[in-house]
Amino acid sequence: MQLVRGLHNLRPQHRGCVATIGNFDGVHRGHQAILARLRERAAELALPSCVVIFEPQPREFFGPETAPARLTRLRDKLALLAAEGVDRVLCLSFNPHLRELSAAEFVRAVLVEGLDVRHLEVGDDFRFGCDRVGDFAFLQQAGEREGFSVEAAATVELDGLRVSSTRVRKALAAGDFALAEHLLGRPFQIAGRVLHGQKLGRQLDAPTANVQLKRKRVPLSGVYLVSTVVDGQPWPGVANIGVRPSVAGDGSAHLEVHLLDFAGDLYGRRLTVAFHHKLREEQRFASLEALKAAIAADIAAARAHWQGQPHTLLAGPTD
Ligand SMILES: Cc1cc2nc3c(=O)[nH]c(=O)nc-3n(C[C@H](O)[C@H](O)[C@H](O)COP(=O)(O)O)c2cc1C
Ligand SMILES: Nc1ncnc2c1ncn2[C@@H]1O[C@H](COP(=O)(O)OP(=O)(O)OP(=O)(O)O)[C@@H](O)[C@H]1O
Repeated sequence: MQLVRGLHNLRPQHRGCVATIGNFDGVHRGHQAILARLRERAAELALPSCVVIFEPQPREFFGPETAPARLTRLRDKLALLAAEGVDRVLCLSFNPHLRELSAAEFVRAVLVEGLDVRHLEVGDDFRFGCDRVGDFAFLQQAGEREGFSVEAAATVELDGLRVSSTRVRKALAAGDFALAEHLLGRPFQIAGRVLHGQKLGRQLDAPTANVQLKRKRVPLSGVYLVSTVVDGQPWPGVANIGVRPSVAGDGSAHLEVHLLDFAGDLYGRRLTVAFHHKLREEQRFASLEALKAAIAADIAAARAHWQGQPHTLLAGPTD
C-alpha cells in the first residue's frame, strides 16, 4: 500500500482511481464493509483503490482537548487499511486551509483535479466540506457533472444500532470488550515499543514491559487481562493502563504489561497488546506494599482466567 501525504505529493500516475473518504478510526466493521465494496469496484473498473483520510482528524483540529481519544494512531490505521487490501492512502493535513474549503471546492481540488476519481464509495450518512454541507445527494450531482459514479453503502448495524468509532469508544470505556471485539471484528489492541521504565516493577514482584503510547489520551483506563505475541507465540498477561497515581509520574498515560511466567528481555521490541477483560479501575494506593498486594491479586486473577486455556487458543493479536 502506498501512502501519499498531502495533495501536493499527488503525481499524474495517481490519477484515475476508486475512492472513499473518512476518519476510519479503528477500521471497524462498518469501515470494513465500505472497504470491501471499494475493493470490488476497484476490481470491476481495473483501477487502484484510494482511501482519503485526515491528520489530525477534524475533531482534533477543532478541539484538541475535547476530541475523543483515538482508537488507532496513524501507523495502526495504515496497517489495518493495508490489511483490508487498500492500494493507496491519501493523507490530507486538516489545517485552516482545508477546513475552509466548501464542499464544491473539496470535490474539485481533491476528487477531480487531485485524484480524478471515477467512482466514490461512502456511507449513507457521510458529510463533508466546510460546515458539513456536502452529503450524498450533493456528491451524486457533482459526480454527474464531473463524470464519476457515487454509491452509498448500507449502514452496518449490530443489535439494531449503527457500528461506529464512537460506539467502540463507549464499549471500551464501559469495559465491554466482547462488544468492542464484535464492533471491530478483532480484539481491541494497542501497539508500541517497549521502553525502559522506572524499574519499580521488580520491587513490586511484577516486572512490566513499559509500552510507549505516543499519545496524550487513550480510550481506556484500568487493569485488564491482555495477551500479546512474543516470537510468534501468544502470551497471556495482565496490564495497567493509566497515569499510575501511586507512583510519582508526569501525569501522562502509561501502558504496563506483566506477562505471566515470562523471563525474556523485551526492551526495544514492538508489542501488540490485545485487551480481553477489565479486572478493576486503576487506584491510588497509600504504600508500595498495598500496590504490590493489589498487583499480586491481579496476577492471580489472570492466572485463574487463563488456566486450562492452551496459549495457542488465545484470541491473540494479529501480528
Ligand atoms: C497488573 C498491574 C496493576 C497495576 N495497578 C496499578 C494501580 O492500581 N495504581 C497505580 O498507581 N499503579 C498501578 N500499576 C502500575 C505500577 O505502578 C507500575 O507498574 C510500576 O510503577 C512499575 O513501573 P516501571 O515499569 O516504570 O518500573 C499496576 C501495574 C500492573 C502490572
Ligand atoms: N456502520 C457503518 N456502516 C456503513 N458505513 C459506515 C459505518 N460507519 C462509518 N461508515 C462510513 O465509513 C466512512 C468513514 O467513516 P468515519 O470514520 O468518518 O465515521 P464513523 O465510523 O461513523 O465515526 P464516528 O463515530 O467518529 O462518527 C464514511 O463514509 C462513513 O459514512
